[in-house]
Amino acid sequence: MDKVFIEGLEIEALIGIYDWERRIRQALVFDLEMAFDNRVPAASDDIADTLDYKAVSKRLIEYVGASDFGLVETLAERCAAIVLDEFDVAHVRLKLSKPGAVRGAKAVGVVVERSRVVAG
Ligand SMILES: Nc1nc2c(c(=O)[nH]1)N=C([C@H](O)[C@@H](O)CO)CN2
Repeated sequence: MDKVFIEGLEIEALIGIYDWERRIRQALVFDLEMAFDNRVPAASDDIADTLDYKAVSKRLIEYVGASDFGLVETLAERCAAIVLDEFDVAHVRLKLSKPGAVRGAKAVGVVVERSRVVAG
């Protein structure tokens, strides 16, 4: 299956389980791979036929910027659900990195892979 991807999308959010983390905003980095048949927009050359990575990015910027969770797991799950529920995406792989959260590590975080539940 083809993919549309977003790499290194940096968004500041209120996130973390420690007291000091409740008082600041921290930079998070999102990498997404979204299953999409790119043959259709390739044939039409029409943005309306694409999975518009700018539209997905804007939605995540809006959501994450206003979010307030303790765990990166919770935020990653909600973001994956937004992609599946609001865009024409059947499968998403989402990596959420929290740079600088652990001394000595470039980044820590989670990777989730979720598919849209098919009714019936
Ligand atoms: N699996 C997780 N481990 C940890 C998380 C998390 O969200 N998921 N969060 C923290 C703290 O908030 C940390 O980021 C502060 O440095 C610790 N472990």
